[in-house]
Amino acid sequence: MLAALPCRAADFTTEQWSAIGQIYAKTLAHPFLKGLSDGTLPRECFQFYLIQDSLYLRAFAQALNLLAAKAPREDWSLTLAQHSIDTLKEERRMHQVVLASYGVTPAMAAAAEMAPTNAAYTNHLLAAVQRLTFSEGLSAMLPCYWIYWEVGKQLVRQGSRNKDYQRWIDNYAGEEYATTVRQVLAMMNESASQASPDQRREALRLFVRSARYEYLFWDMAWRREQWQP
Ligand SMILES: Cc1ncc(CO)c(N)n1
Repeated sequence: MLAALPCRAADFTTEQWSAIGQIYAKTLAHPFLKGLSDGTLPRECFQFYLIQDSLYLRAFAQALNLLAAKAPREDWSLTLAQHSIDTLKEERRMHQVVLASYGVTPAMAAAAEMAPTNAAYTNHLLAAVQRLTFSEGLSAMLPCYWIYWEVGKQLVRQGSRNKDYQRWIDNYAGEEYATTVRQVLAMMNESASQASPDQRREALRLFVRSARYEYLFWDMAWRREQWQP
C-alpha cells in the first residue's frame, strides 16, 4: 500500500531529505549560490543577504528558545538553548564583521525592515514552534541547519575567489557547524520515532515548506526583494 510508505518512523531524516531532493538541486543551481561560488555574485546582493540574514537569525534564535522550552528531554532543551545563544553570538558576530567591511553598521542592519520572503519564512518558523508539537516544530527548523551544512560542504569543494564569500562558506562547511547539525538530526530521528503518524506527516510537510523558503531566501537576496507598494 502506498499510504503505508510515507512518514514511517525509522530514520525519519532520510525520508525528509529525499522529500526535498528537487528543491535542494534547484537551490544549488540558483544564481546566488553559483555567484557565491565563482565570486561573481554582485556585492549589493551579498550585502542585502547579510542584512536580511541578521534579522532572520534573531527570529531563528527566538524560535529555538521556544522549541527548547517544549523539549521533552532536558538535554535537548539545553542543546537547543545553547544553539540559540550560539546563533546570536557567533553568527551575528561574523555577519557584523563582514557587514562592517561593507560599510554597514549594526544599527543600520537593525533598522532595516524584513523583506516579504524573510517575514513569511520567520513567521512560518515561529508559528510552527509555538502552535505545534515539539517534533513538528523541530522538523520546521531542521532545513535551516541542514541545507546550510549541505550547501557549505558542496561550495567548499570549489572554493571562492572572493574572500568574504569564502569566509561565509568556511563557516558552514566547518566541523563545529557539522557537530551542531548532527545533534539536531539525531534529535529529529528520536523525536519522530515517538510521534504519531499524523504528526510525522505534518512534520514532513513543514520540513518541505521550510526547504522551499530556504530556496526563496536566496532568491529574495538575488532579486533584492522589496515590499510593493
Ligand atoms: C535563511 C537562513 N537559513 C539558515 C541559516 C543557518 O543558520 C541562516 N543563517 N539563514
